[in-house]
Amino acid sequence: MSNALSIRPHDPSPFPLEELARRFELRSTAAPGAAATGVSLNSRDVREGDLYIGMPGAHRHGAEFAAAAAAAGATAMLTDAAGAELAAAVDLPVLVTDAHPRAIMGEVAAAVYGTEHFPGKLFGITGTNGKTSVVYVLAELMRAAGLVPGLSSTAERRVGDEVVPADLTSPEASELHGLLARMAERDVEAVAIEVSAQAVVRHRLDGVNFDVVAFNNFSQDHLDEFGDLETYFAAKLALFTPEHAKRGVVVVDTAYGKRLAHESKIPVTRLATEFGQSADWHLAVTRQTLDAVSFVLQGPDGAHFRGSVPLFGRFMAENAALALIMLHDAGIPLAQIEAGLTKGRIPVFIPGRLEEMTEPDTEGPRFFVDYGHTPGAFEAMLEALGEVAPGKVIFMFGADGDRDTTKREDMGRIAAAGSDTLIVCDYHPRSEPPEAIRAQLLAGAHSANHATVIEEGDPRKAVRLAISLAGPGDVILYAGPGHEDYQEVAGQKLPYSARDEVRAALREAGLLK
Ligand SMILES: CC(=O)N[C@H]1[C@@H](OP(=O)(O)OP(=O)(O)OC[C@H]2O[C@@H](n3ccc(=O)[nH]c3=O)[C@H](O)[C@@H]2O)O[C@H](CO)[C@@H](O)[C@@H]1O[C@H](C)C(=O)N[C@@H](C)C(=O)N[C@H](CCC(=O)O)C(=O)O
Ligand SMILES: Nc1ncnc2c1ncn2[C@@H]1O[C@H](COP(=O)(O)OP(=O)(O)OP(=O)(O)O)[C@@H](O)[C@H]1O
Repeated sequence: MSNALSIRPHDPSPFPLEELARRFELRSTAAPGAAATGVSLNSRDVREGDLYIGMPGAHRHGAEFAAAAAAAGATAMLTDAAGAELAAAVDLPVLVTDAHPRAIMGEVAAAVYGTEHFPGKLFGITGTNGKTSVVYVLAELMRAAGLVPGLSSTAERRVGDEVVPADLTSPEASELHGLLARMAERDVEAVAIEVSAQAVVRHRLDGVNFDVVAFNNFSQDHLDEFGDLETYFAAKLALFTPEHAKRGVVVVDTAYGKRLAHESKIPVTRLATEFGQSADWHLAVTRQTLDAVSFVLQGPDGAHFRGSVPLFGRFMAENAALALIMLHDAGIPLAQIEAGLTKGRIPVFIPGRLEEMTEPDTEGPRFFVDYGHTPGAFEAMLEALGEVAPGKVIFMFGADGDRDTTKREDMGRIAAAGSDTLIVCDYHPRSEPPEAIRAQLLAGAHSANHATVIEEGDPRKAVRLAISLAGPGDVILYAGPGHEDYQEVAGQKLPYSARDEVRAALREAGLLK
């Protein structure tokens, strides 16, 4: 992995600041002939020749970092009137807008990077659970179809062998257009992008027009951000407008899915996972084990696909079906995808999602690490395990501090209802007392009146406890940390990788070489 914060073009063309000022009605102090070769929103990510966007934030005004941006080589700062005043003493030309800098940043970044008309196909996926999973399946299917893929997910941004870890699920527009520009340089033909509701309402996608966007499911999350489900849903729905995308694909199994398909302002294709439901495509799961899920997908005009994903859960078949339809609707024939696969097997690996830490052929218990952190994800995973786990299900998780607190009791209840043994531990307590978070999870867990419930705050001890309780055929699922490599406690990011910890504990127990 690179240490850079973002992936950028290697050979950018300078974009004249005069042209930028004219197009976006900016008052400019830049010298005639001055130009920008990149755009950055964060002083720590500024590179030589960048236009730095000094934007007012929730905590600071970006213009406070103008001197740092100048020192890093910024050519000018785009800001608002307050920002220009804040940076008056700094030796950095300014371009001042009367709009909120965020509102024009996407178009500005697209102009500077030349990404207004991306040469490849662009795919966006939104929903509460499974966005990252769909992105990785999409990338795998693109590869199978013979296309050069690129991706942006919660875990990472990727262009060929260039990879940077992601900070946000959906990058700020400045980062996104830099990434797309590098993809264009490397002849990327199809891009899968994970779209958060926050990104839609915060203009992070401005200047991008997707060929196909998709919606998979909707359930409670992010209420700390959006206040209520209706506002959260409206943010997802807003992606389905001509300003963002040409067409959409929607899973219509639920009332929210049906509503989204109905209220979409762009044409949509509908997928149902039950025959008998009115939809354009239908998915049927034909076989499930802990190692794979097989499915048949049938669509209009005899279109069909028979395939499998090497992960457990009906929802993974649904993620794959959605990805297949997205590509089909963008004009990539299913036969072209099939030709690049062996017997329809989609060899997808999703970092930290249902990722197995044990060897699949082990005689002992199997251990999976996952990123699920919503009641909806818990329900889907535990329902799947109920169908495929040969022995007991041991589930361990903790909840985020300083984030949506209203989902905690539901998470505890669903976790206990779907498992045989539940271990409640800490995740990212942030500024909250960890024992208070655990108490809310435990209250939910006890209300289910089902699993044996154990409290062990220290995740390292909890991992070892889970292993000590498991025998052959049993499945341990550790939900929450997924691919992450830190634990956030009281304002500090402490090194913690669940994947490394689990592997170490399995070795100590003689269950892994
Ligand atoms: C609530 C929210 O979206 N906040 C975002 C916002 O932060 P902010 O307004 O607090 O910024 P600030 O700290 O006041 O700083 C103001 C400006 O100064 C700049 N700055 C700041 C410090 C510095 O040293 N140098 C510098 O240039 C910042 O880049 C920013 O432009 O602008 C920052 C810069 O882009 C973002 O990093 C930050 O995302 C924070 C980290 C965040 O947690 N966002 C979450 C809510 C989010 O967007 N999540 C979604 C969904 C995740 C999911 O599905 O689970 C996502 O897409 O990630
Ligand atoms: N289609 C689905 N429906 C319900 N749950 C799912 C689905 N796909 C995946 N999950 C569960 O949700 C977890 C998180 O999946 P994934 O990371 O793909 O979601 P996400 O939407 O990207 O989450 P985030 O927005 O937090 O990054 C998975 O590991 C799995 O447990």
